[in-house]
Amino acid sequence: MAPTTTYTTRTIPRISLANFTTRIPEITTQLLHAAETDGFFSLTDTAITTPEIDAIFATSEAFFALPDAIKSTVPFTHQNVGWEKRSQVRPSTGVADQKESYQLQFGANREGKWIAEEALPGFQGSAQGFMRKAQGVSEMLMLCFARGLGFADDFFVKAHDARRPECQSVLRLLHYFEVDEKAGPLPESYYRAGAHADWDFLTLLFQRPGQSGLEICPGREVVTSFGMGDQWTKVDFAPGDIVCNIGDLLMSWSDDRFKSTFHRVKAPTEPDDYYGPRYSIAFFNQPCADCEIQGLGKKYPMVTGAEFTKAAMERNFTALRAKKEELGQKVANLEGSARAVAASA
Ligand SMILES: O=C(O)CCC(=O)C(=O)O
Ligand SMILES: [Fe+2]
Repeated sequence: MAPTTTYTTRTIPRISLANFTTRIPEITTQLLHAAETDGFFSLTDTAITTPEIDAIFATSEAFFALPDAIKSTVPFTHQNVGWEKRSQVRPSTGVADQKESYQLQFGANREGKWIAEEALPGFQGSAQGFMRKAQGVSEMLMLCFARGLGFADDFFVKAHDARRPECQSVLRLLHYFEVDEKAGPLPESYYRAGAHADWDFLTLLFQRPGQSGLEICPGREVVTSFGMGDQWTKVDFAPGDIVCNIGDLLMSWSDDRFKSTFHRVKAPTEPDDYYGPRYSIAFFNQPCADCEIQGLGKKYPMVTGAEFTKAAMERNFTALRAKKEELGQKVANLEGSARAVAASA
């Protein structure tokens, strides 16, 4: 049985991007409010249509349906590209998430990491087309957050420039395994994705209607600590909406004004839960390796994008080591699993 969770209802703001260019001040106010409170919001009326979302999910399902021997021709590497299966261990659980994922990038890191055209015709073209669309929506939000924080309008867009080889943003296709409802209770440690915060700037999360499981736990005060609240909320969204969350990078860049909130994908344990195979897609806006990160209040020292990511990984690794020790598990060889991550600890 999973440990008892205390739930509370929170309203996750729903923000329309319709007529964006004429509504920037209004949208900025709504985004700032969402970022300062629970750090999660959903977007509607975006430039990504429901048929386009359906199409990328069909592409993702086709990829995951390939035999492991084919998927392992594009294995995960520490540049955060490639395919992994049951290898991401979260510090919150100390055991691997029950999922597989395939990470793709725009920049130089992606070389050699596309599944062969013969194995899955059209995959690369369709994934890259979707990545450009996700980048476009992200750039609208970046403009608003830059304005809201007092930076030049293009400040964050330049720091996440998808045309540069230094770009580290990631599209992550996710597949959580089906759970047999009749097989009896799952081990307490079973999570589809253990509780974590993302360490990118902003995550766009594409969800499938009916495939529930995503939950959030607001209450984090400072980006340098893993401290969180203890009341969870199930995330609800309308079909076609994009669920978004602030990552540690934007929390840091805002001198902790905006909140990077803990979230997880719970294992199905109750009759109303979704037991079938669960698919989701995350677009992580990661900083270019050479961009310089510091809030206008200078709460934290200036670091480059590469240094920020390295520090986040090290914090993750230290927390994971502590968790493994607490569980009495071997701590050797942790580094590999700790780093089998995209932008989330
Ligand atoms: O699958 C989901 O809904 C959430 C995924 C997530 O939080 C992550 O990969 O960082
Ligand atoms: Fe996440």
